[in-house]
Amino acid sequence: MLSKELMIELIGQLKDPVINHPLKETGGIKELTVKEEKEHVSVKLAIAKLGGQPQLDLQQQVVETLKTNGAKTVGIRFEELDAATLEQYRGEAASPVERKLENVEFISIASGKGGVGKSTVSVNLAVALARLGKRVGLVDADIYGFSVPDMMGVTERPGIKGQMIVPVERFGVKVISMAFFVEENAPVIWRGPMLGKMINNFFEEVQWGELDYILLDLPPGTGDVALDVHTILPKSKEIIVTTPHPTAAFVAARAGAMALQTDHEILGVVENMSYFESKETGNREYVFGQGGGAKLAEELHTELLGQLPLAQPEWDEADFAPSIYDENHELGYIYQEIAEKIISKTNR
Ligand SMILES: Nc1ncnc2c1ncn2[C@@H]1O[C@H](COP(=O)(O)OP(=O)(O)OP(=O)(O)O)[C@@H](O)[C@H]1O
Repeated sequence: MLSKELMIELIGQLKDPVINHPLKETGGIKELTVKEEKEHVSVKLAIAKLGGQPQLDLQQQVVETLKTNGAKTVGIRFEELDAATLEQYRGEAASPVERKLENVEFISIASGKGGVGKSTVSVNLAVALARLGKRVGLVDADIYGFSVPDMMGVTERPGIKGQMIVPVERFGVKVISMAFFVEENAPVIWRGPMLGKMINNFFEEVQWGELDYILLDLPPGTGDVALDVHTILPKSKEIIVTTPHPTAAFVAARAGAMALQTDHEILGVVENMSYFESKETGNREYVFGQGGGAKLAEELHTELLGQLPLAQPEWDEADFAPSIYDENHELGYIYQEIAEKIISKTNR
């Protein structure tokens, strides 16, 4: 026998994927009807945001839950949660920065250790999203190891408008970095609270304008700055960069675990330096081993967004940007594919 009460109870425990509260609390179960003779259950759910991967994930959870509890067939309809309820949860979940930049999707790029190409991936994904017509900001949150302006060939400094800092624009991406605020290549010798304050200033005192995405190049590992970013942006999503070596993937899993523990959705894993392909023979050599990205994605219950081979960008002297791959470069294509996946996963 199909128990309607049990079904409501079980579905009620599933969380609205956007506001991260159980449907029982949000009043998300609008209807649940059981047709005993046909062993059919139909539900109408109200969720914070229609469409995209989050809705598909919830749909799958609902079907699984109902089928493991006796339903043979399941019908699901979705509608948008009413504005008042939505506002209540939105206000609660978002931090002051997120409320200020409420239409922006924040994505942090993290890695377990240095040198795996996290900054290279950050700058190229930002540029790829801009090439696809998105309005993109990039925060170089790698405060001690800032490299974004150099990688993108930024030579200007930000402007000042009233009390606000105007980010530098390069390849259609608005960029802010610690590099702009320290003497030429001077070391950053700040500690703890000042670092968090700086990250906060990157949002509070920068005139970003209307944006679809802000990407953040996090420092490697799971230190204070990475934790600060997770706190300042509780709704931000995450991409983890690793090389294919099992050890690198193992270390990267810690960065992933940090995101999950602090309730941040992981959009996926990017495997960098996956192989070297000989231009002469087309043979692939797996210089740094194989399989790390896929294994990490599996461990973090997310997808492998792409695999980037070893290759240098080809820049022309007139527009020097040492780490940006051209649109027609093999890696430029792969970055574009990853950017497309990000757009569809974030429903922008
Ligand atoms: N796919 C690639 N092919 C060739 N070189 C690459 C590739 N990806 C990154 N590199 C190079 O590897 C080096 C390290 O990359 P990058 O600075 O992006 O790493 P990172 O993980 O951000 O390091 P850190 O966190 O220490 O700043 C750079 O010299 C970069 O140009």
